[in-house]
Amino acid sequence: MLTPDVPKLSCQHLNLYFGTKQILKDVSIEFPKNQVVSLIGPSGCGKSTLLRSFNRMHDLVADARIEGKLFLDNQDLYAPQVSVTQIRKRVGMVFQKPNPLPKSIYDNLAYALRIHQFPKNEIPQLIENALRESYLWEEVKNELKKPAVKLSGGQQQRLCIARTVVLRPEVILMDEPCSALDPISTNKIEELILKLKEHYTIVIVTHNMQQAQRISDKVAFMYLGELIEYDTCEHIFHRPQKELTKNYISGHFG
Ligand SMILES: Nc1ncnc2c1ncn2[C@@H]1O[C@H](COP(=O)(O)OP(=O)(O)OP(=O)(O)O)[C@@H](O)[C@H]1O
Repeated sequence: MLTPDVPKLSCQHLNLYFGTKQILKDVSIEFPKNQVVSLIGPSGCGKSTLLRSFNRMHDLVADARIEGKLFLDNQDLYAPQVSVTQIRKRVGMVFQKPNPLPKSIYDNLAYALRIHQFPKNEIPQLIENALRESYLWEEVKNELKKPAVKLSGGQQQRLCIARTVVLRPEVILMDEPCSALDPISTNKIEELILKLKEHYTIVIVTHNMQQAQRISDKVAFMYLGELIEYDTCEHIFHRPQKELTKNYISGHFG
């Protein structure tokens, strides 16, 4: 059964500039609660830039400038009184390359919980829950003190997902989370994404059209900073309305 299209995350008339260069052009989009939305489009079209706008990653870029409105539920993400730390807790992010901290498996998760001042006595259970939720517990339960960097790439990425979910975010942004992984690890992450959407709203950037078809409820096709077409996965891949979308998904460019 499809969850109703309640927007969890959205932006309206978003323009984003790096210096004088306009990267995003009047993008308006809504991401429904508990669904997976894939952002697709050729390299450089602004997918990652759009994704990063939603947890204020561009705050760290000196010449980035944003116009328009972005919302998490009905909270204005860029309102002056908003705490960026709180936003990043509610909107977690998983990056292209697994980036565990140079700490043990356990401490990778404990660190995030301590920073956000979770009660000390709850930490062990929260860590176990997050590792179970990320399909990693069975593989690591007897070696939680092992350095995280000694895990395989796929396990490291599931650890990074665990590090995100341990904070109980509402949204998970994923920037090409499988691009550094082999097909078996990729398959595990895709299964995990489908499971995670029961609890989280997920927006993922992917170059892999098969992956987008396997995991997405909706798909957004971007080109040169514009949102060209946004519809159900079925429509985008089987009945695209725009010629550009048709050409892109049939591999004519990109
Ligand atoms: N910090 C920055 N300063 C200046 N330009 C940037 C910065 N970050 C990204 N860009 C530019 O913004 C444009 C969009 O980049 P972005 O990474 O969003 O594209 P993308 O669609 O995710 O590409 P890819 O699929 O290759 O990852 C590119 O031209 C890129 O060079």
